[in-house]
Amino acid sequence: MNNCVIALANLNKSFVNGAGGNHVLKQINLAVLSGEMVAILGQSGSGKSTLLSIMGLLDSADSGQYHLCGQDVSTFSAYQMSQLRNNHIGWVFQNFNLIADMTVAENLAVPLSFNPEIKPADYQTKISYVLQKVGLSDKTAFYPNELSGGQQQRVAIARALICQPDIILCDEPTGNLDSSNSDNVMELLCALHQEGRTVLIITHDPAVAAYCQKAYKIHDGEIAEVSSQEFKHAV
Ligand SMILES: Nc1ncnc2c1ncn2[C@@H]1O[C@H](COP(=O)(O)OP(=O)(O)OP(=O)(O)O)[C@@H](O)[C@H]1O
Repeated sequence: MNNCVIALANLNKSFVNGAGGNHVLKQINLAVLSGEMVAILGQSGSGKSTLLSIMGLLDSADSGQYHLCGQDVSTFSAYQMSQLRNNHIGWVFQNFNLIADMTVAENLAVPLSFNPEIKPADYQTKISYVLQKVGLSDKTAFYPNELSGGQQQRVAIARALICQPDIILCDEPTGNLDSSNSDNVMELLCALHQEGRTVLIITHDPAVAAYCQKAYKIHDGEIAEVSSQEFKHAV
């Protein structure tokens, strides 16, 4: 399938911990098409973050196949993985993960500095562009602790966008926000989806899933699609 950006086939992941083995992901099959906005639901500990980490090339599966943008990642070196990650994926985390002693502009420059093709002379234009997109053009010189939680998450979304990835992976993006800031962040993610980006959101919150076109649920290590009636009515 040409427009399939994330394709997982028979993927397995286990962890060994104090209690023995834990088979967290069992024979996962999933296809995410270019431009889709997809939620992955599941209770705490069901394996959502583990799955997202594998999709975002921060972790690897024990067995099975993963094709990202048509490329079989199992054959890739660590360097090739980081290239693929930098070129295609932007991350948004629950805790924002901004660097506390850097201003907003300095935080946004960090991913740019990992890309040798982007000249430092172009940083300012790119920073201004993404800050305008998230409605925070006046916060360039602020430090994270001078911003509200919702504003910090919008900076984190700006950081995810700055290298122009086609896929945005979000790990509980509204988990630390009140309902008004959650709506604001979800509307921003919807706008990015409308522009054609693929957006994947893991959440335990049906209200977040209701913004998505499609939802899957992880239960007992297995993944299944949830009908739109089910996840939109749960709100
Ligand atoms: N590095 C690790 N070592 C051992 N066990 C782990 C590790 N990472 C995750 N696990 C286990 O895998 C299971 C799934 O964890 P994961 O963080 O993926 O769940 P989750 O659905 O994202 O949970 P939450 O909603 O609470 O964030 C849990 O039982 C967890 O203890």
